Amino acid sequence: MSFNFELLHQEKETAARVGKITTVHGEIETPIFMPVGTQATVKSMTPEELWEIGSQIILANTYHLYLRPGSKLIAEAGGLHEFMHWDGPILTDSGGFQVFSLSDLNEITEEGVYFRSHLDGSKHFISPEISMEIQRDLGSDIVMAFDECPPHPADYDYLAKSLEMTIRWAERCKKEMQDTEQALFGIVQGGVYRDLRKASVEALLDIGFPGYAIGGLSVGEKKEEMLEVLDFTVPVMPEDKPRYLMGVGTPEDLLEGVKRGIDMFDCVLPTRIARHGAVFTSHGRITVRNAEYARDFTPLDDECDCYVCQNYTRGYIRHLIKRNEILGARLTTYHNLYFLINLMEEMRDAIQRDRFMEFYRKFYQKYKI
Ligand SMILES: CNc1nc2c(CCNC[C@]34C[C@H]5C[C@H](C[C@H](C5)C3)C4)c3nc(N)[nH]c(=O)c3cc2[nH]1
Ligand SMILES: [Zn+2]
Repeated sequence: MSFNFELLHQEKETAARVGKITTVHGEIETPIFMPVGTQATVKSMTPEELWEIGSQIILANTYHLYLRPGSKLIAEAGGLHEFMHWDGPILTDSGGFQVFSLSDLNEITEEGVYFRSHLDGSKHFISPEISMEIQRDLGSDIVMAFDECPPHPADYDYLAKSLEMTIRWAERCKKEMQDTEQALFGIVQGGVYRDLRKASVEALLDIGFPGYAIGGLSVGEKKEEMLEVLDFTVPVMPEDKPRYLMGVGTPEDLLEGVKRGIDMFDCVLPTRIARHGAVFTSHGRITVRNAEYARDFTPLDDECDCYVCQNYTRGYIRHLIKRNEILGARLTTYHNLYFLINLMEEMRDAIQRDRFMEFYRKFYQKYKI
């Protein structure tokens, strides 16, 4: 197995740590934020620009690519790396979350999930085996097990039954991926219940995976609930394997997650809010499309050294966004991704120097959300 995780430094005061993941397509320093590309592209960014801003790994998606253009077509193109001209590591989600969140679901059975395509209403079926076949076609370096991400809120009994099925599905996934170089991550479920989360971790450890994701969060629960689940779930997860918190998050979520020992994050927010003219800055999030920025000829963020902040002003970017100019979304996306990737770099540096809490306090003093 050419996949490896090396724990490089455990921070003294907190659970924050720095590590290195090795994959077939290159190395990843953790903690890491992974830009998201739903349809085989991180919207409006070229791979060269993604490298430029420091992206080390990107996320793609089984559900969307399975529906269009189809994973067999991508396999014919030589896999996702060839198809989208990205030669760094790629992580693909298993499609379960999207089926539950995008399509008007027909039914979940032990075998798998029947659903209607959100594109044209056609009927489909996806199972652990089919999800693994699609992810093998795509050729991603890290593959997520096919799981059920239960709705929030959900009652205890439903969550208990769901996580047991997700464990049986994880075993079926592992069987399918035995003879591949692709690293299969198990996904911890269990809602907001300490005992269910612990049971889920232990059952996944019995099967054995090179990395573990925490699923079932960032689905509408309160922020405090998410953080409490991390407080009691991360400590029962292995130290020597990467921990991936799925679907998270905002700058403040990244700080809270890293502080609790999370290594990997993904979120559509930075690219999605960028297209609507909202950007992250060192002093908090601003909506640059608002009238107040029309005559503001300063950079998006006066503390940011990215290409956009060196060359363009808020007034110009507001104009582009208001006129729905393509360059507008490109510039806000470029900056938002740079902001989060740079934030992770600064956290890695603070962890190495055992100064994470100093960094954490300074960040919150300035970042008025
Ligand atoms: C937002 N909150 C949240 N997300 C979650 C995801 C998807 C992670 N992002 C991958 C994804 C999802 C969409 C949008 C983009 C591209 C592609 C399709 C893959 C990121 C999740 N994925 C799985 N398999 N299981 C979860 O429990 C889960 C929980 C989440 N909670
Ligand atoms: Zn910038």
